[in-house]
Amino acid sequence: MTLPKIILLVGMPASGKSTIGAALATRLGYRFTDTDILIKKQENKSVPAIFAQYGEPYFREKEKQLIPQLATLPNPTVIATGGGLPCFWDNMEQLLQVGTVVFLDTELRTLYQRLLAKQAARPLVAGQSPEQLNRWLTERYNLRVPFYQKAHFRISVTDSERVEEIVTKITDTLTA
Ligand SMILES: Nc1ncnc2c1ncn2[C@@H]1O[C@H](COP(=O)(O)OP(=O)(O)O)[C@@H](O)[C@H]1O
Ligand SMILES: O=C(O)C1=C[C@@H](OP(=O)(O)O)[C@@H](O)[C@H](O)C1
Ligand SMILES: [Mg+2]
Repeated sequence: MTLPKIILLVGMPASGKSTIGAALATRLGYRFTDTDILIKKQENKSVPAIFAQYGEPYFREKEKQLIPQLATLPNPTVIATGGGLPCFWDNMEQLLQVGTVVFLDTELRTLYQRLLAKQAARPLVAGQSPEQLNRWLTERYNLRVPFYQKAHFRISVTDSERVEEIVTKITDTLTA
């Protein structure tokens, strides 16, 4: 099977979408973009600053408004999405029309460790105790997984897997 020209990565925060997306694009010789970076450029503010200044609903509106623009990006492109983007309105249905959507299903234990290490930079989890973070992650995963599961493909990721191994898993799946 030939590789799709637009590949979108969805999944929980810290699942590796931005990191794996960039590495996948390099491997395939595709362009790479990230919805968080596009919003940051548009607003001329970091994602935490947008949350702090205008609140989450404003950020979600910006994410929603971005989707039609994703369909007009030059091909071929890998797009990493923000973790919450597919989980509002009919955003996931729209993403499925834009290109081939891959759900990076990274185990909760790994997400927890990564979020704990870089908690302050992430507005949704900043200031939580380790127990609160653990509970938040499980609840959020359960709420979001019905959206992520609509993806064309699901790749499970465990703690020990290196970026390049995950990239190979994705390309193998997409060409099987
Ligand atoms: N396979 C991996 N192995 C080790 N660390 C990883 C891996 N994938 C991502 N990371 C690290 O996990 C953190 C979150 O990754 P990131 O790509 O920002 O996730 P997302 O975009 O899904 O929030 C980053 O610090 C990144 O370096
Ligand atoms: O899960 C979320 O709701 C969010 C995830 C973040 O992106 P990553 O998934 O790339 O961390 C970013 O869009 C924002 O902080 C909200
Ligand atoms: Mg990201």
